[in-house]
Amino acid sequence: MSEQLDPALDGALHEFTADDGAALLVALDFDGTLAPLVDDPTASRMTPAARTAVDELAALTVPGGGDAPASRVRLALVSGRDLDDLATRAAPPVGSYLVGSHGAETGHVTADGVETVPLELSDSQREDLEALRSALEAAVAGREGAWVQHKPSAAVLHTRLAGPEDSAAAVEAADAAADRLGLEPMHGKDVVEIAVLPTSKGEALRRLRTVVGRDVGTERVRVLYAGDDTTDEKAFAVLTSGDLALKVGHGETLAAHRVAGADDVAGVLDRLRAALRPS
Ligand SMILES: O=P(O)(O)OC[C@H]1O[C@H](O[C@H]2O[C@H](CO)[C@@H](O)[C@H](O)[C@H]2O)[C@H](O)[C@@H](O)[C@@H]1O
Repeated sequence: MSEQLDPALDGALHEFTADDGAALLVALDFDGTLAPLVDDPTASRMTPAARTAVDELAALTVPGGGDAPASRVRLALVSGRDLDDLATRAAPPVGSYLVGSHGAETGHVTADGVETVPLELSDSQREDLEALRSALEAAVAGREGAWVQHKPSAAVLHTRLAGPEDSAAAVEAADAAADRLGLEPMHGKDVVEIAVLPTSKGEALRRLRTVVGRDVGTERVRVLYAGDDTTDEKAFAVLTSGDLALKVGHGETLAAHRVAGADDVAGVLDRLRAALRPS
């Protein structure tokens, strides 16, 4: 973990945590942000430092569990994973808000488990999903290393383990399938995700800001969002003055601040926690 934060990021965290009554929403992407990317998505885990930082930050958000200034803080995990998968892989702390399937699914972690809003598809969306699944399975047939992940409202082509030619051909076929069905492909890190419900992390974050404002009892909500992938740019795009955008890793970004990896995100969360509850 980085001991020293970049001075600009340190300054932004200082402003973000200003004791002015605004609610603070800390919204974190999962894969590539808290959990390093791996070949098998079922093997993804937060790094030990990220796990500890998330759990310690979450302890400040439990109503009645923290001191008064910290009770305005809320934590959210915002992921492309479907909600069940996210809840299983991330083991989110009680009190966390969850956004799954890039915003198509939402949930809230309570002491009794994850409360979710059921996802409903229209008949035509169900038909599109069936057609999409078949098209992507056909796209990976005979292409070593390429495979399809199925979600409640989407299908995802994975190419991390495929060679360049198989990968390019499968991506082309997936894009063509999306085009035929009038759907928008999302190109992430070695994935092409196609959803039958139009969603984005940006729209999800807008809604979450409203939910958190209502929860904390204020219209003023500042958001810290951290993410590593192209789909996280949609979330960065809805941030406004007073918010804090943190890009993880390489690549073009709208975010004003950048760290290298999950352990550095943990360092930022530690600094945030210290500012909210000085020890
Ligand atoms: O929004 P995120 O939490 O970042 O989820 C985005 C996608 O994450 C997963 O795929 C990515 O991580 C895998 C495991 O490290 C990696 O193998 C893959 O190449 C990455 O793209 C997940 O499998 C997808 O469903 C998510 O949409």
